[in-house]
Amino acid sequence: MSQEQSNGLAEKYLKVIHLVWEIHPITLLYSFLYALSITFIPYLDFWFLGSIVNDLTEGSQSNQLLLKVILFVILTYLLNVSSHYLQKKRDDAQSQLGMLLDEQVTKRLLTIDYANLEDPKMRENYQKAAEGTNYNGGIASFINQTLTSSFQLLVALVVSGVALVSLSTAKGRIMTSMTWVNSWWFLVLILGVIMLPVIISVCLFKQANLAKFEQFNEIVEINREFTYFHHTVGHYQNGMTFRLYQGTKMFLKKVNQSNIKSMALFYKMEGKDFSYTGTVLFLASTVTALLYVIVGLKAFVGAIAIGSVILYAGYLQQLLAVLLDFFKAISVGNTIVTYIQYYYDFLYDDAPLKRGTLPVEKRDDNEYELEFHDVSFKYPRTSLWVLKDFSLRLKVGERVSVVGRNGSGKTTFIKLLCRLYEPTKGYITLNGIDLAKYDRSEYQRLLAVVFQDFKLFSFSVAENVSTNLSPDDQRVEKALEIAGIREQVGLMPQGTDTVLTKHLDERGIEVSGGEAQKIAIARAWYKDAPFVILDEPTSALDPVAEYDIYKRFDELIEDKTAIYISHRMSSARFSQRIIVFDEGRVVQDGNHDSLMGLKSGKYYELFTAQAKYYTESHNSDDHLKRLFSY
Ligand SMILES: Nc1ncnc2c1ncn2[C@@H]1O[C@H](COP(=O)(O)OP(=O)(O)OP(=O)(O)O)[C@@H](O)[C@H]1O
Repeated sequence: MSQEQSNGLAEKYLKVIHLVWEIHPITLLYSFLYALSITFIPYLDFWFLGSIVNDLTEGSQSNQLLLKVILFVILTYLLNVSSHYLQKKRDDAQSQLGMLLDEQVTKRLLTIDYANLEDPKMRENYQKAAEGTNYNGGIASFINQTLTSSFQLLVALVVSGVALVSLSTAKGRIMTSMTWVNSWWFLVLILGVIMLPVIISVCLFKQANLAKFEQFNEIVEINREFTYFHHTVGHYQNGMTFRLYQGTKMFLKKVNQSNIKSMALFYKMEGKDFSYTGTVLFLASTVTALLYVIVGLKAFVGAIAIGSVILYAGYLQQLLAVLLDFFKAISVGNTIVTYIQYYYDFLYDDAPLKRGTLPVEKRDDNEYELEFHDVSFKYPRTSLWVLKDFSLRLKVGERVSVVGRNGSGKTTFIKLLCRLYEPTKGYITLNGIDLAKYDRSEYQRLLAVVFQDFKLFSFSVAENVSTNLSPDDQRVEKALEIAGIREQVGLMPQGTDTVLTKHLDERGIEVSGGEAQKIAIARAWYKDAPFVILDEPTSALDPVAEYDIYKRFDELIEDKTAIYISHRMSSARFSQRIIVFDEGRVVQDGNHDSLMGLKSGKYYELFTAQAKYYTESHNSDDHLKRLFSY
């Protein structure tokens, strides 16, 4: 392993320890105490055996022997009970740590800068952490194996180290051929004998580790497939597509292929682990026998009693066992920390966006004015300018429709307005002050937005509308009324308490695409924000229904500033102001009559192209034809 790699690994370990310390530090204490208790149990056994043999060979009194036996029984009992208790405490702490980590990750996902959330690199890191740690047992494995064996090693080093020094310094009768037994060479020999299998096992596990690192991406890919298959088949809405398109056979085949791949990888990894472990175990038993012989030499020259051979050799055997366990755990730990550190980066690497600190002035008159100043924008890690150098002012109480072809930058314009992204060039102001200076979450309270891909949750209708656990019932009813769905909700089994979808409640109901859009619009009205933005949430509605909702919404939001985005040109015509986007630029700004009066230009082209379709269609009713007349 190169210096750089081991530095990188040390950094990963520190990150993971820091993560545990930040989230649930008591886990570290219980792990240490548990390691302490289990490490002492074999030491106690060796001490007892050794000293009993010594007592017997020295002909000690029987009551002295009895006392020792009683002491041994009591100490063994206490150590076993406390190690059981501490293991339970450590396991509980480790489960709590897992839960708290999940909570932190969820909180982070909900509060992280949106630009980072949409960033593919960030998503990949998060997925790697989630999928990779599942495979390795995650933080639980780190605590159970790596951390516990590290603490065990600490204890063993101290106890066996003291024993080793005391053994090496014990001097016996000098025998001309064996003077080295009384010299420091004895210590060197013992250390050499212990270190030999340790060094070989480190090399073997290092190889195993390298193989695991190489398989890292394969593991993540297999996990991703497994999770995807699991979610896809478990999602009842997918059931329709599989049945109607006879996709079951294809799906089962894909699951089977993935399983075969995963089993092959599993066997490959297990096979390697088995051969490494076999070699290490063989070396360990040979070295243990050797240790008894070498320590026995001290008894042979009369430096220690016969029973002490068991005691000292046992202590050294224990050191060897703990060392081997430690290096094995470290080899597993190296893989685990590689995954877990992604969580650390995900949780603690802060977003580059400025969150701002300036409070937003609360105004009853809603006198808020937003202005774009020479704004250009490209998405992070892309080179395409999605918005190009435009300036515009949204005046208080204005009704603005934004129109333009697909991909012309309308939604991106709204995302900048919502401060989900920052302009790449130029800036936006609220009442003359740069938006970046305002506290972002306070600023976002000024906006109620419904995007094309709005989401409803598996909560009640009232909770979906209010995004609150204690909704204002009257306001919910009014919001549903404005969105044109109060009647349908009234017919649902529990009215506004009816849960949407069956994900969390088997009595939950499915709503149609159009009904879902209306509930999302009700949510925007409920928020009572001075800026309301509907970014084409009405694609599932027919043009007349969309027009009616926009019109009613428009009348009821009173003095608020509203921005409507729609591909239905009929819905734009009632706005005082129409902004036309084309290839990331604002190309026209006016009202319906003035823009149509030009008899040319982007707005005229878009409107007449659609009007032609509706006014010439035999299926269009009179109302629809009127909407598209010009
Ligand atoms: N998160 C993103 N990362 C990179 N590029 C993006 C991202 N979101 C949108 N784009 C690109 O930005 C351009 C403008 O997209 P935008 O969604 O703003 O257009 P739009 O006018 O709202 O389109 P539509 O009418 O289809 O909704 C498109 O080329 C799109 O591919």
